[in-house]
Amino acid sequence: MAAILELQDVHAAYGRIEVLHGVDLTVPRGAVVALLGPNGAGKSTLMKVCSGRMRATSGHVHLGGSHVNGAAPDALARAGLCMIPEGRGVFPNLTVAENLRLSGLAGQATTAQIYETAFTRFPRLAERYDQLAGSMSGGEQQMLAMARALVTNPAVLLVDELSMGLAPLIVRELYEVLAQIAEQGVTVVAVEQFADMALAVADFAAVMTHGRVVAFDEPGVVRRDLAELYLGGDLGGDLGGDLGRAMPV
Ligand SMILES: Nc1ncnc2c1ncn2[C@@H]1O[C@H](COP(=O)(O)OP(=O)(O)OP(=O)(O)O)[C@@H](O)[C@H]1O
Repeated sequence: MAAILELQDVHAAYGRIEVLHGVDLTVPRGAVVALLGPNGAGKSTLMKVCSGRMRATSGHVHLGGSHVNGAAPDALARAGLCMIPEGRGVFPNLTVAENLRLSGLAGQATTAQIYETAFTRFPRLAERYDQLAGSMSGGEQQMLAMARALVTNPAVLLVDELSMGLAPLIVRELYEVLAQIAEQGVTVVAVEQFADMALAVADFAAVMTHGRVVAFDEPGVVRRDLAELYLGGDLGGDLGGDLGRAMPV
């Protein structure tokens, strides 16, 4: 499978403190990749670098074979990469309809096309067309964030902590939608604390610790490796409660 997103020796820092220490990651076109790892491993930072919200201090980011280091988020969105940030990225004081109209590439689609894309996938949003986004439930807001991403017709969708603050049942529902989106050919990279939710829909799992990707394999293999490492105590402290609990130890 050809790579659609490729990172080579990517370093990134907040001020003088480097938090990505040479990330290598190859995301095959059409795959769903779960990006796992303990708190502070650098997963969100990596998502920010991939989506142009943060600049790598060195290394290479390629999207569809083009070098995209330093490209702005809107340029990357036009090139087919869209990110749903941690904490959803909806405008709470705007209605559902307004949020959709303001989505990344809205200028390229008619309002009718935008609504059709969003409401076909998420009928619940159609019922709440005029409701302020901030007054919806957490799950509905996450649906709106996903819908906003979808109307940009992305080739690559980056999702940071889909499960943030949501009940497991709703998270499962959202991952099912993500799996359907992936079935239509969208490449997905999902950062997730609840490893088992993401692994259930993933083709591959990447594990980050201490600012590097330390494992990349099929979910079953990564699950076993993580469990062994966890039992062995090597990564135990690092894995954190959620990932540790999610692993079959
Ligand atoms: N805005 C920031 N300024 C300074 N340091 C930051 C900032 N954001 C993150 N960091 C630090 O960078 C490191 C990596 O953080 P990051 O959020 O990328 O990790 P993560 O793997 O996504 O963690 P989590 O699972 O807890 O969200 C951490 O040590 C964190 O404290």
